[in-house]
Amino acid sequence: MANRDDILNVLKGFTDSASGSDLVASGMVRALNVDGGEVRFVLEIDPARAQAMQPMKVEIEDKLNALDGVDSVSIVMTAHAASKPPPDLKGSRPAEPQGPQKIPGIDRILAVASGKGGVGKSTVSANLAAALAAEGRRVGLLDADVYGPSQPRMLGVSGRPSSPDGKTILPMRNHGVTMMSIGLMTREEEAVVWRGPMLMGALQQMLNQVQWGALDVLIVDLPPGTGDVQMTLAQKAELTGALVVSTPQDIALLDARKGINMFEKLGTPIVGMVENMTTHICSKCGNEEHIFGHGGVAAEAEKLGVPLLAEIPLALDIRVAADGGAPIVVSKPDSSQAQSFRTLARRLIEDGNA
Ligand SMILES: Nc1ncnc2c1ncn2[C@@H]1O[C@H](COP(=O)(O)OP(=O)(O)OP(=O)(O)O)[C@@H](O)[C@H]1O
Repeated sequence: MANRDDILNVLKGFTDSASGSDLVASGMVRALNVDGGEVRFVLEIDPARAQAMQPMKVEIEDKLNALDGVDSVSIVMTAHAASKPPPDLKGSRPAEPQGPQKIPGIDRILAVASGKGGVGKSTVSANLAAALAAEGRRVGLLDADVYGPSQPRMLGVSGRPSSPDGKTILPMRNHGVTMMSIGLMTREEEAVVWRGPMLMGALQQMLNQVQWGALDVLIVDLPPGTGDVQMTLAQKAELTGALVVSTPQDIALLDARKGINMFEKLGTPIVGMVENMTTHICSKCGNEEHIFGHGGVAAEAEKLGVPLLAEIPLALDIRVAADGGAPIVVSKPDSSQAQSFRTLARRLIEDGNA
């Protein structure tokens, strides 16, 4: 009885005049099916050669029919799959959607930005997400800080996210927050050099391929400054607005101004500013000191016509909680520091931004 290999051996005996190789090596034989005595397959050919191939087709049929146990042979000649239709230069087809898109299931997207690094943007994002969850909001947190993803550590999440269907990614969840971080896609000690297109691909994947489910708000923890990630996010996703985190220091303020200008150019509304490390509260004696000065962010916010939504103190507890994987809003919910994040969350909800 002839088997699949016998059929392929016969086909290998025929040469494709266009490529010079045999029919099997040239990839023209597709969907070969040997079912009892019935042999079926597709020959992919350039439609212009259909006529010229006819004698070869007859010869193949004869040879296969002559094999032991073959009762019938059916060869279907189809157009070559690689021959794409000519490009449509008239543009009559509807254009690919351009500009920022809404992400299905996600009601609002709030970007948390800062002009410079280390001002506490990730700390604010993590605590704000947990505070919104405590207010009963369905919250997602996308850690897009490609240069230093810190949300897995701050929210106490580890392991690699799974992808049961190979197409979508299941996010992680802790403290009532659905979370995905670029840091979970790479190894912790691995320094990743993200180049423009790769970075945009990763960001789009995190926005569109992660199964976020239904969310009231998705918080996006951005890298510091004004770069590719900020641009891509504002261009691809319809943002509710941006929250700008700054310390009271002049230099941080100057950088925050740059960030605000960029969002304005991109058409993203600034929902407000947050002053972080506004005063230092001594963990021993409770004494309050304005280490980085005071009032700078409030004055700047007024000048820019955006609200100052919160003043978060510099407190050891906030740092320890963040490093321990449970933001202070979760680990010490009654502390005054936790309350300042809860107030920020309530304000954003009241304003319709979260
Ligand atoms: N209010 C605060 N009180 C005490 N420590 C804080 C406070 N805010 C942030 N920190 C600490 O400061 C450090 C930097 O904060 P964080 O990582 O949130 O900044 P960032 O702006 O996200 O930095 P980068 O953008 O460079 O990742 C962290 O160790 C964090 O725990």
